Amino acid sequence: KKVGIIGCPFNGGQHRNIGVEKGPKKLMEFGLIEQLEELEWGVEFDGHHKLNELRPAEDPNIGKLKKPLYVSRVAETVSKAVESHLKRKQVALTLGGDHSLALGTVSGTLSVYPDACLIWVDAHADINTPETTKSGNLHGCPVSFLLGIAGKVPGFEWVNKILSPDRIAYIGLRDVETSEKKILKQLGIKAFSMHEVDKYGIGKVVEMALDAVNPGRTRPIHLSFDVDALDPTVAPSTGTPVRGGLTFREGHYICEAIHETGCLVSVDMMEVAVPDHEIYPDIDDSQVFATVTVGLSLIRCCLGETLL
Ligand SMILES: N[C@@H](CCCCC(O)O)C(=O)O
Ligand SMILES: [Mn+2]
Ligand SMILES: [Mn+2]
Ligand SMILES: [Mn+2]
Repeated sequence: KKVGIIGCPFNGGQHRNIGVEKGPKKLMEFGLIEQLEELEWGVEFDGHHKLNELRPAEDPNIGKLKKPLYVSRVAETVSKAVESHLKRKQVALTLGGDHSLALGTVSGTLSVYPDACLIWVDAHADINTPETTKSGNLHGCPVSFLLGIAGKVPGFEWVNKILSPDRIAYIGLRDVETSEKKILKQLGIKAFSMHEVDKYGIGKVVEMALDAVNPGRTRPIHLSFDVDALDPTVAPSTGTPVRGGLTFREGHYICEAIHETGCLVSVDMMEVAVPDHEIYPDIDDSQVFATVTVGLSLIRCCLGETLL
């Protein structure tokens, strides 16, 4: 069994100078390859893609969307990288970088596994359209592009692997904009917020999410994990933290349970930030350490690490 690691040092989908582009290197520095080899994976490290070389000289906003050309070029490149690993029967593991990258990773997965389903673990729905976004940050929009409801946006013509609404389920939502709530309702998308996690427990929530998108457990699974799904006390070093999140164990249970299905083909570990202390004095080394190590631990659980 082989896993292809795709390093994506990218921050163009958001506007904070919080060092989310330094996430991939940090995850690698903390021993990811050795840890996966320990779990008997063959590891092909794709390297840290030189995504900043894709930055166009001019990149005017399109409506409110910021850096649209940069984000679309990077996502298309990432889509091809994911595709190349999946085509060679590897599990694709993408390290972010901001969550706009998931437009690329999920497109790549769908091009190789058109019947794949998507589990989106996040405090946010990331389903704003170019019309509904307030921030203009494309890390808040990837799902609308994947669903084909973003409309025609110059530069995004390459996005043509459409995800159907009954193939995505959310876990961990607690900071969803009114416009996004409308879209979720209109499309009947299965969304398990922290309210459902409290009410049913994470075990039942994961089972219901999988029942919704993968009833026979026959479809390949793409897991897109935004570390801000975890409570900020668990993963403090991230760009858009929101209180009242998943515990350390709830986050791990999701990954363990998804591994157990045997269907996992593609994993994203996104929004791990490594800020500059001068710019963000309130995020210290221990908080970066906590966030990087929880990201690594979640990845290991996706790839078969068990407690017993
Ligand atoms: N919904 C907000 C926050 C998005 C957070 C993105 C993260 O989940 O990848 C926005 O659209 O700016
Ligand atoms: Mn490659
Ligand atoms: Mn996200
Ligand atoms: Mn988020």
